Amino acid sequence: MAEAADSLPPAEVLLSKRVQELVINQEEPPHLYICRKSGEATDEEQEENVSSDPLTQIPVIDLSILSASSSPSSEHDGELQKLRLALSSWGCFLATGHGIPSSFLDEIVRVSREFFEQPMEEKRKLEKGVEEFEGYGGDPVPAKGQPLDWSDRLFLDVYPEDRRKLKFWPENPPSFRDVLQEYTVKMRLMTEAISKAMAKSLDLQEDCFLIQFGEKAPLQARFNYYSKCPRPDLVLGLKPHADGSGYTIILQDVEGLQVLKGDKWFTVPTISGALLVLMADQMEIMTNGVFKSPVHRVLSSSERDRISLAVFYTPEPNKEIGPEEALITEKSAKAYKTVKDYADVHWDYYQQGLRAIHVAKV
Ligand SMILES: O=C(O)CCC(=O)C(=O)O
Ligand SMILES: [Fe+2]
Repeated sequence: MAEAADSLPPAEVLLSKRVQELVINQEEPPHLYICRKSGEATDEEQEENVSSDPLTQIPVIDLSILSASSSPSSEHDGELQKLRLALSSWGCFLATGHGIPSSFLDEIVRVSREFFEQPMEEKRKLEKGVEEFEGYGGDPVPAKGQPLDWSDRLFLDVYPEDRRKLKFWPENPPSFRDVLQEYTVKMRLMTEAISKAMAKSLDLQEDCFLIQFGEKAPLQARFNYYSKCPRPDLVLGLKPHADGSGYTIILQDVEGLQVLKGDKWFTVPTISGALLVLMADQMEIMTNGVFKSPVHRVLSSSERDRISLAVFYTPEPNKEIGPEEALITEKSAKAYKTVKDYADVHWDYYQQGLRAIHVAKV
């Protein structure tokens, strides 16, 4: 105990300075942020793990084809098949045709940027406690030996409305709250369409995932700001992890996010108007492992800063979820148990730099 206390400053000290402040003060990344060996990044690039071959690109799915009853059935079935393949091999896809105008996506990036560009005193008004999730700051301090992420965050519960803590909702820029409210409504519609399309792609009852998630399945919005970093070779914006939600919808302004497939990292491209839909552990459980929850990470960059908004869609608290019965067959035995509040268990492992999915395996 004494040893841990000696080697790691208390959480209050660790989290007292935001990454943005380190950058403004032109400080080198303190050792607690360092998680890569010098040369590792260059080695990966030399191995061409970051592929630019068009055949190895993250699939793009047009959701409008899946939701329109007027699409010719061959086109509709083809897109469903593409969706199933995308989620069983990559665990993610870039969604177009989701009905959210690009101009609105640009608007939410703009207000997010304006929020993070405010002076530190303004943001500190929304500061979270060191062991809390909601509000402005960094994640609660990870387990000893785990690196800190080169990013600052604003984390907000956005749905259902009775979970909102408005004291953490920015009043500046003045349109922030309205824009977030509108985005939440759009995310609700999008999760409904995606959950139905995923069920159809597996020949399941259209509503089966929506029923597992529950009517009041929470949506949480995490605004991430990745400051420019003087040592991108040593420091990651966000360490490798898989999400503990059901699935996550990500908006980014510039590249930086990478998804692991096999043993290679693939950069998620920025396609105007597209949103990344990323499976998380609870969809892997509900599909009995047919859909994969991919490990992903964010690189830091010395050239530019980056904004992303991740919306986590998670089954209702206290609700049991498990593999869809129809996916348990003679050929594919039940591989996952029924779980409840999985995101909490996931968090304990995440803090130690570990995956949690094994706890749900049969
Ligand atoms: O910044 C990103 O693109 C990804 C963020 C992410 O993976 C997360 O917040 O869990
Ligand atoms: Fe993530």
